[in-house]
Amino acid sequence: MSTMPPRPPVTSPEPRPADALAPLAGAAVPRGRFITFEGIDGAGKSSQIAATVALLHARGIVVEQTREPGGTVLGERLRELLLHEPMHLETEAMLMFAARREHLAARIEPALAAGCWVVCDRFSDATFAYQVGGRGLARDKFEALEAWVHPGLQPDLTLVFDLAPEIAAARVAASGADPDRFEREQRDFFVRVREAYLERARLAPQRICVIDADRAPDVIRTEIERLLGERFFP
Ligand SMILES: Nc1ncnc2c1ncn2[C@@H]1O[C@H](COP(=O)(O)OP(=O)(O)OP(=O)(O)O)[C@@H](O)[C@H]1O
Ligand SMILES: Cc1cn([C@H]2C[C@H](O)[C@@H](COP(=O)(O)O)O2)c(=O)[nH]c1=O
Repeated sequence: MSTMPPRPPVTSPEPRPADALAPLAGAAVPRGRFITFEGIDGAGKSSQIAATVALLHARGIVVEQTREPGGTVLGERLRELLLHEPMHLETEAMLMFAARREHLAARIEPALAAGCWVVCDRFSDATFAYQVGGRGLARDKFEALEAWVHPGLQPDLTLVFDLAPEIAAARVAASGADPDRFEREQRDFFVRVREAYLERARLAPQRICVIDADRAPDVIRTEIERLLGERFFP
């Protein structure tokens, strides 16, 4: 009979209780891997995150699935403000990093230390793309926040879903969901966000893989499976 305590669902914004990670903690366990998904709104990340988590589960890997902004109770409250309240650009950038600080402390770091893999919908590359690229935040301010909030930490692998803004916008519109403050931005904004993601990928080619998101979901899933295999299960 299993002695594992009950676990909260992978998408829970609550930090896991200490005993939920206990079976993996204690003895020296290898640190988990940190995988992030990025791209303009509507590029198709969410659909592929679910498939990726299923692939990892099938290999017996314990996965913490989470998102930014959000991932903790406080982070989800900040998300509501960030997605719906107008604010100054620098306020927006600092709130993104405030939510991230909490997320790292309460959820990401404990999970990685306990050997869980963390699959996160967006991380600091999104701040670079949206706030620096899209809105014009000064790069040195972004770099200062990044160095303060997660010095020396970057994802092990980042998948950037690359898609033309008009196709992404059509997908968002077809989904029928109420658009948030970011999704209501015009094409030019998403052109800049997309370019910033591609620039970030050029700056960190070992970590960031660009995925052509203008393909059928099954084709994209197969490519992700291949990338994960090459990177983590050679
Ligand atoms: N490869 C694809 N081809 C066509 N449609 C897709 C594809 N992937 C996802 N979609 C559809 O596009 C819409 C947006 O997909 P999804 O929510 O996965 O994007 P996202 O990148 O997570 O967007 P957001 O960042 O806004 O949450 C959904 O309705 C989804 O069903
Ligand atoms: C982390 C992060 C996110 N954003 C923006 C990008 C999206 O429009 C929303 C999050 O919505 P999603 O549907 O869950 O992807 O927030 C941002 O501008 N900067 C960031 O750092």
